Amino acid sequence: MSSLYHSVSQGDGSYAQLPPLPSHSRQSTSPAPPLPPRGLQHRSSSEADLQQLQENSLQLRNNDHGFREIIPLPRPLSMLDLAPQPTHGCLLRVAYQGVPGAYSEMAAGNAYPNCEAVPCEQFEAAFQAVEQWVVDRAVLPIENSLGGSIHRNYDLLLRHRLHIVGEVQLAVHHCLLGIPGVKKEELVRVLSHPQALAQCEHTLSKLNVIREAVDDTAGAAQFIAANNLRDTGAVASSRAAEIYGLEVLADGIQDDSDNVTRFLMLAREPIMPRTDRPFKTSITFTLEEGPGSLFKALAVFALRDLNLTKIESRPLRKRPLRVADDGSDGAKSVYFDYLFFVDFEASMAEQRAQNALRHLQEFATFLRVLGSYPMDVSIKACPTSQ
Ligand SMILES: O=C(O)C(=O)C[C@]1(C(=O)O)C=C[C@@H](O)C=C1
Repeated sequence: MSSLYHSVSQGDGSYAQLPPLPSHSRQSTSPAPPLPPRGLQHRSSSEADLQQLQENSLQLRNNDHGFREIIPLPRPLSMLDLAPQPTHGCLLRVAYQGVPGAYSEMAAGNAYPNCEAVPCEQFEAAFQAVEQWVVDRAVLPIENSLGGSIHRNYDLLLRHRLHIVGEVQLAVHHCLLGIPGVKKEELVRVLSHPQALAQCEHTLSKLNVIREAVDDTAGAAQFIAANNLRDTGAVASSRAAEIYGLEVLADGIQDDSDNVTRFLMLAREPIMPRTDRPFKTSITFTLEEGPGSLFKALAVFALRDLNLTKIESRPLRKRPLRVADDGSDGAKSVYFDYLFFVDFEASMAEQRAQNALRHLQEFATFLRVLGSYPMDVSIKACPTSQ
């Protein structure tokens, strides 16, 4: 909600939203128009209340030129200012990485219909935009069925304090885009996001083109259009073709028609875990080095019949290597230290999930719940050019 909005009591305990105060009442330097004498004009009760409110929160004094000057006083916070979300009017602002036409923008629209999708240059910027209240949520890719994990976002999940509040699965349908009139055989190089290039490996090998990685699929299309690059193509969505005025030279070029990217919905606050619908919980932990330590950690889930949907390991950046004595001969071994990420099918409101984590805590050297959120049991379709 804009801080210029204010609420007025309707006399029945409820409060009405009023438009911003006129700008003159917010300036301390310009002369104030004379206030109409009370009772001379017909005013509704809410207008009267508004007048009263303005008078209460403004101090009037005569300036050097004899004009009445308004000195704004801080407006008291109301319950509406403290409403947790959305923070910008009724539109939820959702950060995604890339430019309009990126798959992440479609995922944001699927996750939060009617949201205002806010493009960000890097994943890190999207995390920070939520943390700094510039936006309300972020929607970021975490894994793809063909290309695998998006490691950068695993690392950022740990570095930042956001919570996973949902997930959305999008069927990614890639097109080869070019300047209108160009044939795909004329292309010398193809630009796209590294994940998208990896998902179209076979098609691009057959085309025998140079592959160049850029920040996002739609950004590649935008770059080609802006520079009229006739020898360069982009792997991107058909929506990106529409936005940047490119032609679809080939449609559905991903190596497998089952090409699904899973996106996470991130927020400053966690959601309340529930048990009335399928939930997933994502955690991260570290373990002591030793025989069977990962086996023991995973057993806490198996013992309680908790299905694991994902396990990922990342180097522990602050302590990537550990040197240990390996016996009496003075031999030293170097161990890599890992951080594990696990997703399991259960809600933190379930006793068996709580027991599993309590059990894991007995030997994990670090444990953090990243979020407990509703499972996306559907796969959203991505628009095609047909
Ligand atoms: O570049 C885009 O359009 C994105 O939204 C990024 C991204 C990714 O990071 O995996 C998203 C979905 C596809 O898997 C390809 C690229």
